[in-house]
Amino acid sequence: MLSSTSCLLKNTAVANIAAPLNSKIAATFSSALLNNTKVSIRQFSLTPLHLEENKVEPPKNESTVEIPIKEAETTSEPPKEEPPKEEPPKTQSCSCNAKETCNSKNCCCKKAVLMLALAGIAGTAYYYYENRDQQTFGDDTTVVYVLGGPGAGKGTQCANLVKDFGFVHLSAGDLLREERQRKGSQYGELINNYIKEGKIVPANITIALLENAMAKSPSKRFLIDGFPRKMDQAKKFEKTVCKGKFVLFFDCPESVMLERLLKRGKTSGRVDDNIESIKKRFVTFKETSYPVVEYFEKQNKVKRVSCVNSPQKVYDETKAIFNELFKAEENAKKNATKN
Ligand SMILES: Nc1ncnc2c1ncn2[C@@H]1O[C@H](COP(=O)(O)OP(=O)(O)O)[C@@H](O)[C@H]1O
Ligand SMILES: O=c1ccn([C@@H]2O[C@H](COP(=O)(O)OP(=O)(O)O)[C@@H](O)[C@H]2O)c(=O)[nH]1
Repeated sequence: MLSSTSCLLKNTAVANIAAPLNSKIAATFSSALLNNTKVSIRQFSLTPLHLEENKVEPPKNESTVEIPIKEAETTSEPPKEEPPKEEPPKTQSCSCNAKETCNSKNCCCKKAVLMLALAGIAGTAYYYYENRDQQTFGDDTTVVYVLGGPGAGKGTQCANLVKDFGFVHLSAGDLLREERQRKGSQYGELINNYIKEGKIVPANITIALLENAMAKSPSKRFLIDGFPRKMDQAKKFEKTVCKGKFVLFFDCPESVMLERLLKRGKTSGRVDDNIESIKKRFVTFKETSYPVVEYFEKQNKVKRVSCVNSPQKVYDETKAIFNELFKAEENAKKNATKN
């Protein structure tokens, strides 16, 4: 049997330890965050191998990194009956103050010191994660952010791009809705409230969902639709997950978006495709999300496409941008291999 000391970390810390390692570890830890599970580290060492070997357990009430203290060897055989040993007198070999209740084998002082050490290690890992400058996905991964107001037509155009350019489409809104529906999700209610109110779900949750989906995908090309919609998301994702290549921004007047959303609302079943939520979403878009577009515009990373025309016309323009960019990329690769 193992007796365990649980080193409780905040949910965010659990996911956050993942990224400096590799995408598989990122998947393990972001799943742990979302599943609210314990990640057991049987032999405590923060190496990818050890982390990978440990299976994620079913949801529990708290997100913990459980660091067991090994007291005896674990075997698959049932414990053998041993003749009862005579306990040494409690006061004989323990140097701590609680001589009446403590013996040397299970000394409360030793346990306290060990717990402190483990908490220190976990805290240090969290600190280094928070302050790291390394992304989980490197230059071989292409991320295109697809932004635009609610109902501008982001999802519609992404579907076309997937067919023609072999991108994997990750809609942040869809991932959040899936997570909201997932049985046992600790974030279901929170996500639902944010979506209904047209507010932006806390960055850690959305980033964990995206990072998890990227890590699980064999693709190296991602259209990230409807994200980042807030500056904290943009900065954190760029710093810790992957740098975006550019932003495809679908420009659409509010009146057109309103008409499209009300029409979509007749069949979408979405809790936010109603006039009250739509008004709130427009405010969030103007005040919170558009500054993200301006931020990337300052870095010359925004490609703007007007979205008022028919879906086909909008796609013609979008396709031309992708053809240009990815043709240039192909040529650059060819030149690099020649030299
Ligand atoms: N160019 C367009 N013209 C008219 N309707 C459109 C156009 N693009 C998308 N739509 C419709 O508008 C609604 C919103 O489009 P969608 O792609 O879901 O937007 P978003 O992903 O930006 O919220 C959908 O019902 C879609 O069919
Ligand atoms: O990074 C994101 C993306 C979406 N959302 C939430 O999901 C809702 C729906 O977003 P989606 O992109 O699916 O739809 P859109 O508003 O673009 O039609 C938003 O209003 C937000 O409440 C969020 O919180 N963070």
